[in-house]
Amino acid sequence: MKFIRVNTLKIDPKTLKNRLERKGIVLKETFLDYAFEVKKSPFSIGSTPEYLFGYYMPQSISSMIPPIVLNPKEDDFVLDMCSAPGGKTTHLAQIMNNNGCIVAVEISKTRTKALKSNINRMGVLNTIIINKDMRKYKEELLKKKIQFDKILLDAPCTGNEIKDKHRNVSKEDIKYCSLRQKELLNIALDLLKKGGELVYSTCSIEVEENEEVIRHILNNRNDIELVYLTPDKFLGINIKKGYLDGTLRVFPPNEPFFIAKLRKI
Ligand SMILES: C[S@@+](CC[C@H](N)C(=O)[O-])C[C@H]1O[C@@H](n2cnc3c(N)ncnc32)[C@H](O)[C@@H]1O
Repeated sequence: MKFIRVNTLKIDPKTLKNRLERKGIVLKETFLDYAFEVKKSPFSIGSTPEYLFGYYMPQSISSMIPPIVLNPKEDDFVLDMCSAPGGKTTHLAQIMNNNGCIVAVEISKTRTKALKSNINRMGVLNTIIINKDMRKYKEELLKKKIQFDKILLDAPCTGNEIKDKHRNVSKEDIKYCSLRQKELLNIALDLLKKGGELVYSTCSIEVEENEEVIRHILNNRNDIELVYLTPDKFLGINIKKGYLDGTLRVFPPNEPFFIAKLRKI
């Protein structure tokens, strides 16, 4: 299944739909008025002038859910902790109507280039790109007493290894990722303002990288509560309650995803 997210910072969904349909691309509506399923395309969806103009982003419908659930406001100060190549950063900027401020952090230099290119292509103006390891950058932020209203932690996971490196994952990989995810989530929560909200997401199917990470945080910190999510508004998506009440899981044929929301109290 292929989807596109229309970049409403540059074009309205109806105009883009008409333009693409005139080229023989068949699009189907989704629960989101600015996202379409690509039912048929005579050529690669990433090779049109409209793509180069930054009118849309090809991405799974599942990957659009974390920014929607985070729901940043136009005056929010937002941290996107693991941001490249920027599918969710550019979506957050779109929801914020290019207002407020997003700090987009990415550890990999090569992936930061892709992030920069997507941000430029899509006309995002409210984002500061930081090519650093969040585990070190945290110290700088805390020293300056900088905290955020909203944080997205779209964590590195074994799902990325399957997709990017086409390899099977071992028990050790899952354990390694789970430890890293707990570390990153604790960092994120330290950087969240009181009353601030955080969305944790992965494209892994493993409980150790999803529900267990959230359970670990809830058992070990007394300044965090779970914000209950329900699957009902994501019509047409194979989305269900996660194995921890209040969390969400997307299942095939959609791209598998786990989404949880936390609040600092
Ligand atoms: C799941 S991908 C993020 C996808 C991105 N959110 C998007 O929607 O396009 C996870 C990213 O986290 C980055 N990463 C891993 N560890 C990190 C760290 N300690 N600090 C910052 N970025 C990190 C990886 O290089 C990778 O690009």
